[in-house]
Amino acid sequence: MSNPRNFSTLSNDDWVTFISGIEEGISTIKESQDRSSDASSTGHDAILADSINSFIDHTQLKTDATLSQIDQLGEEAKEYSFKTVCVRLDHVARCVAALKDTSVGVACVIGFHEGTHPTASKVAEARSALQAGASELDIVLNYPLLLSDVPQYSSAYSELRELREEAGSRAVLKLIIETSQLDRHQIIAACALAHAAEFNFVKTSTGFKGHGATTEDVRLMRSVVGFLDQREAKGRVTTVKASGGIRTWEDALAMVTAGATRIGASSGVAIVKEAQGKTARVKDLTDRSGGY
Ligand SMILES: O=C[C@H](O)COP(=O)(O)O
Repeated sequence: MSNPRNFSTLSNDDWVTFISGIEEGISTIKESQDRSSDASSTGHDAILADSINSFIDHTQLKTDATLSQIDQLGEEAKEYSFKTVCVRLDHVARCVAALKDTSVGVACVIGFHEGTHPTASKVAEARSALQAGASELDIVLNYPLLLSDVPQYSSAYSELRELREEAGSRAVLKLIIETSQLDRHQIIAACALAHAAEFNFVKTSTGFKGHGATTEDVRLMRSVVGFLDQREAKGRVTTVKASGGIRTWEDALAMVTAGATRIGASSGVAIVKEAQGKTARVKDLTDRSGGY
């Protein structure tokens, strides 16, 4: 993939300036761009309840997941038409075979869950996942590089760029930034790095460390990548995946309302069942009110 701006040549100081510019830029984003007021109406909820399955990456990432749990994950993904199943590398080929000829994709986590694996090992893992048929890679940022007094932006970026080069245009890339470990400035920096490396999504959490997704973090991430897409003016759409601790329909609705276009959850079936009940209740009320 081509990268018109050569981020590889930026020094840490250049990155500091670049990230500060983004922080200033997003502070000017108007309240009117906050989508929450539109999404709170019953009509919107009903539409979303009908389609929430298509937002969900149906996830099983336990290290001791059994083959029968993985098979069940695939069966449920087919039954509910989830967007993808999200699994570890060991299970990618099995899921790809099980989901052949369906619309359900297979996402594989990379560098899970600490993100500190050497770049070469992450790249090798990504290559194996792609060879096994994964269509999406959920890659954990080496976020400790952002935590030191002198954040190592250049190193973090060059790893992400290498992973994008490895994937080319064959896979959707999501960067898991582990928001619970980052402050506001570091979240902005992580989103800037993901955008510069041409990732498709920024994703909140692994679900294995600290708190999971919060609506506040999703809104912030959405505003950063939205700002960068708009400033770049090339029609790119970078989006947000909320994950970690999303257990109910209300949780999922709150995340989508905050700006997430994908939900990573091990509770996908419960969320969809609850959403179906919600739709039915809304439809009942519509019937009783004379069809309006
Ligand atoms: O990436 C997704 C998370 O690992 C799922 O976390 P969860 O089990 O809290 O839904």
